[in-house]
Amino acid sequence: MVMATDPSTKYVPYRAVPFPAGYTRQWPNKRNTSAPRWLSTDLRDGNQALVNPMSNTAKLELFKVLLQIGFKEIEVAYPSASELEYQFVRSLIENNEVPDGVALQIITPARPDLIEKSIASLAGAQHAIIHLYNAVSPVFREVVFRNTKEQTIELTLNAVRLVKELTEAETSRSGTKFTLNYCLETFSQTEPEFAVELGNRVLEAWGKATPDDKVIFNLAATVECAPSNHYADQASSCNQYSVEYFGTHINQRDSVVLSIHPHNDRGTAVAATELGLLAGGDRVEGCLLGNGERTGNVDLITLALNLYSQGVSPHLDFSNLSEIVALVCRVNEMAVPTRYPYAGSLVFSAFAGTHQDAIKKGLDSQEKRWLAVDRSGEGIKSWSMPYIPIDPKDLGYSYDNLIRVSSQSGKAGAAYVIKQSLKLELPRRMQVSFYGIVQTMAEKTGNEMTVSLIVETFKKTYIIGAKPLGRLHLESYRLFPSTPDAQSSPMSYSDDMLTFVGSSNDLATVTPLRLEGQLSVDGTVRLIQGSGATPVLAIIDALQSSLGIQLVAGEFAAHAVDTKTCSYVEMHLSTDSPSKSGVGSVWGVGISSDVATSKCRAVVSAVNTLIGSKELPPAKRVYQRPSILNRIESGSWLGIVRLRAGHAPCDTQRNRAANAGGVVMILSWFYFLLF
Ligand SMILES: CC(=O)SCCNC(=O)CCNC(=O)[C@H](O)C(C)(C)COP(=O)(O)OP(=O)(O)OC[C@H]1O[C@@H](n2cnc3c(N)ncnc32)[C@H](O)[C@@H]1OP(=O)(O)O
Ligand SMILES: CC(C)C(=O)C(=O)O
Repeated sequence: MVMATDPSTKYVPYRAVPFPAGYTRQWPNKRNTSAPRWLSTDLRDGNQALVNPMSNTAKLELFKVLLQIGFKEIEVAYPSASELEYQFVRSLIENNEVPDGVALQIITPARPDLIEKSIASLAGAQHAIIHLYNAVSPVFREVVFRNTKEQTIELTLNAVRLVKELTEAETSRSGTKFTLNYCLETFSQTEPEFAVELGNRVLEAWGKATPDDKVIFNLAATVECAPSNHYADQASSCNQYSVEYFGTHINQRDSVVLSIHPHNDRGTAVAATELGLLAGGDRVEGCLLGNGERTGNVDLITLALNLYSQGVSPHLDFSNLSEIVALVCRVNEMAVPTRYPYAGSLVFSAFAGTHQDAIKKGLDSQEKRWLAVDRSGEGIKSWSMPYIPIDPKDLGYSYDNLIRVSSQSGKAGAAYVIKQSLKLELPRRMQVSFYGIVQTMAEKTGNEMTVSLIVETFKKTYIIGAKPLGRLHLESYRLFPSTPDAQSSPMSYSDDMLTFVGSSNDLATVTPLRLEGQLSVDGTVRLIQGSGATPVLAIIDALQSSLGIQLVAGEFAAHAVDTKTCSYVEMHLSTDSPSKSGVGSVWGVGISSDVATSKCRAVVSAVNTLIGSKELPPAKRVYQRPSILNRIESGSWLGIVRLRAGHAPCDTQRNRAANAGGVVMILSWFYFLLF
């Protein structure tokens, strides 16, 4: 047994903040309604924790990105740590890398030799923040420094006095403005009264804090060792033991900035910071993606975007989050977990069926809502999306990854992918049918069904594409009115009329139609013929008699796709009676710029699936591809002859092209004979 059976024999729990009797906590009723002051310590706390600390070139690259994001306070180095660190600060100043309004922060321990070197590094800076630190909790006082409380105060004040002296000298030399940031390292484990006493003595020693030139007190949760509600209690407005105790007891509160520096040992740094801010924190120190010692500093991206998702501007710009993430990962030689808030590659992806269904519905309804706002000019385009707390587009992501399909997915997932990729809005029952196909594949492979795999499966299943994939292919067809008196007048269909013909279940009756066509069956082209009240019924009739099967049409739907129409038809063999949910029926899809053709193609697409590998009766009439002379005689190339004969049919595009070709050819011959 390695873990203790009774860990209480080894670990001492945190001590609750002893609120006075009858005290009501203030922080639970507060909200964060504005952004705090941010300090990025990526180049210091982040850097000191790396396996391979950044080169100065990498640090400069990251520094520039921090500026782009909008940080106004950046801790750039621990100048006394090495010549490299020192030189980094110098190069920023000497190469004018620091824009106006941006303060450089450097850190120094409370050791005179190191303070001197640190302040020297800042000569000539416009505005510098000296981050002076020493650990003040009992265990550090006793074990690390072997100091009493008084000695700890003395060590601190000596350091503050030295910082004051050296910075004042530098200000008179170069005009640099200095701010003191005194960090009570291990504050969260320190007796609150002692922390306040120390803070007040620092203020006294500094002696010049004003509301316009405040002293920062950095209250570090150097090690996170209690839950975030405890941190909030520490930070609450209790008059006894708290950060705000610090805030309410420290002298000159209006001349003090309370800064929070939480680490993430318990994985709750973000929560602790948010509660710490509720409880009076003004400023936050942290790193991008939570880099930093051990489990890291608090993640500034998560904090900022949490605020953003509440409608509060963080004043930090993460519009190109994936680029920022890539850069941080590169310079820090680290990876971001796929589930990491906002930045992980899967955080805006839903694999689970019910999530996908909700997101798809959410997107559809939001599109309509936003369109209404655009049209009326009233209301706001508010984000209200199941499962997705903020608009991925705000962070520079597309919606492509929103829905990812696996065996855990439902019908909406595959339907969403088809809509995004092919602009096809599958009818609900067809979604169920296609989902079954996709799920079987996903289960078989055990892998994700990628967008390209789903699209390929869709095209294969419904025989869509330039190259005929199935056993059946409708080469061409013509429709004629089949009533005796309408015989001589050509039946030409406008889209409107065909929409009427094909409406709902496509069974509305108009003038009966006769269909003649050429159907390729397993590579042999046969002539087909059928009649019916609508193009769909006519082609069904033709297929039935040619293929020797009895077909029943079910649901039908169609919609426009750019300049084309996409038709969907559900069919089954009369011998199979499908269940209510559609099991037993198949769907077909047809796309064409001609509405009737899209319907006929949809029927052929469905029948392709229905026949499977079934043996088919031989062709009654095989189509003989005519020789050139036959073609001339039959008028196939002389489409003009057919036109004159009054047989102008509703034809496939290919036949129209042949007719046009015929006309051009005849005109060419005339030209050739005359000249
Ligand atoms: C919580 C934080 O993240 S604070 C930042 C920590 N970051 C770093 O330490 C990175 C850079 N550090 C360094 O390069 C080195 O530690 C240096 C240059 C600062 C000092 O190096 P060294 O002189 O070799 O000392 P070392 O690293 O062993 O530090 C320990 C000594 O400093 C003292 N010390 C540690 N922190 C402080 C402090 N904040 N103020 C005053 N003294 C301190 C210790 O008591 C110890 O003193 P002792 O040797 O008399 O017992
Ligand atoms: C020195 C302080 C700010 C620190 O890094 C910490 O306590 O974690």
